[in-house]
Amino acid sequence: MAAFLPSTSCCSFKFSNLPSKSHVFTLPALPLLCRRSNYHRHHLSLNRVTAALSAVDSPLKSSSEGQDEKSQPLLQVTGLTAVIAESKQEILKGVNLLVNEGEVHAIMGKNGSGKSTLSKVLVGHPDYEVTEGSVVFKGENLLEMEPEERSLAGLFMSFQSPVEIPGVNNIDFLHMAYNARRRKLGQPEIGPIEFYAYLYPKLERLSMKTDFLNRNVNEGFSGGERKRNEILQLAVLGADLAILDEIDSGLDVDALRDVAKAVNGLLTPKNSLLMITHYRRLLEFIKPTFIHIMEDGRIIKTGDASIATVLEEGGYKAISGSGSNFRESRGLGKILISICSWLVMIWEVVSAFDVVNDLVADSVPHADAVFQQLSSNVFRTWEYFMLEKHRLLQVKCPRLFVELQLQSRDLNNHAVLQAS
Ligand SMILES: Nc1ncnc2c1ncn2[C@@H]1O[C@H](COP(=O)(O)OP(=O)(O)OP(=O)(O)O)[C@@H](O)[C@H]1O
Repeated sequence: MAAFLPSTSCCSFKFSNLPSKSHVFTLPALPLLCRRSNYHRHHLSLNRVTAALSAVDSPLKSSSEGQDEKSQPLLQVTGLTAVIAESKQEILKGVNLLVNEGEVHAIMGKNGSGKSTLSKVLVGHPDYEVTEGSVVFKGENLLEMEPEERSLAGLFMSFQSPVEIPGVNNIDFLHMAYNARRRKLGQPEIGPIEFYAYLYPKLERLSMKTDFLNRNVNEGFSGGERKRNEILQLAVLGADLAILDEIDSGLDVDALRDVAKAVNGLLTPKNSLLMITHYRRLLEFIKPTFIHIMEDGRIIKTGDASIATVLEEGGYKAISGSGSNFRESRGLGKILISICSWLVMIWEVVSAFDVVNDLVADSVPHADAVFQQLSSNVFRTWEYFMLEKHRLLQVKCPRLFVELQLQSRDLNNHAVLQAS
């Protein structure tokens, strides 16, 4: 849940009463408490698929299309690759993502496809090293910022499994975090009574009992209560970009509704949301502008909300299936091109001899050039034909090929003779 930092900068503080080794928490965005073991926590129709995947493979382009001209890019991830710091195993293999202001993005994908890793890399989790690519957040290089600076810049992350902070009272934690943010923004700190007045409506909106405030952060909280508490933090601290990793897991349907209502209430035309989820249920409550499908460390598809329906009904096979249909249709296209190549080739070969004779008179030095000229008249821009032509000619009509080669040699000799 809370962003931790091994730094002692002005916005970090230590909880002296923590039972375990000293933890330094980044404030005010909190949302990342590092535990090295945490990442392991958890885990149609063709028309419909095609419609859903009007989707493009280049999210950077797709996300910006059709958007309000005034909405500015908030987060721009380009070719991001990242490895596990310890083992150097590559997890992110070139992620592209553009999130504009006022947009809600959902990332879906099979277990282990790299969704949580992407979000953790974005908040600067020390378990990962960025090896390539860039991340621009609000016009600044996010990768150059410390995790704490990222949160102060307006990035919030809610973890899949929010951690406990034994010995730290929830309301104190929120209060300190909130004041740290105010300090950073050059605003005066507020006292406990004023803070409670600020906090109470948010608690109500999330249907959280006041008891939760006096309990230690997440200690003994049920899964759903932890998730609500994460959203409470988001509501208190605010964010330009909130990353919610599986906020729906462990929530009953009423809790999901409450959480979604609270999240929707926080959305403005200026801030954005990046949600990681496995289920359409959440997306029915929080409507995404775009859904991205992640696979093997990359975003492989981007589309509208209908992708979630396809996924729910057909699973990831439906998405991959559409991919293979696409590939099959490309295969069909290749066959058609081959047939056309054949026809063109026959036509060319038949006419070649006449043209060659004509061109010999003009001293064209190479038979290849003759072919080039012939073909370019018909399919000037279709380079595929150019490449295929000789290969097909050689394979399918070896005698003609040899004959033309000989002519080419004769043409060369002719040119050499002329030059001398
Ligand atoms: N710190 C780490 N050490 C070792 N392996 C890691 C680490 N972080 C991520 N991985 C591996 O990287 C892959 C991607 O993990 P990640 O948690 O990002 O997947 P995910 O898409 O969020 O999965 P899920 O849907 O199950 O939450 C997994 O195979 C995971 O085991």
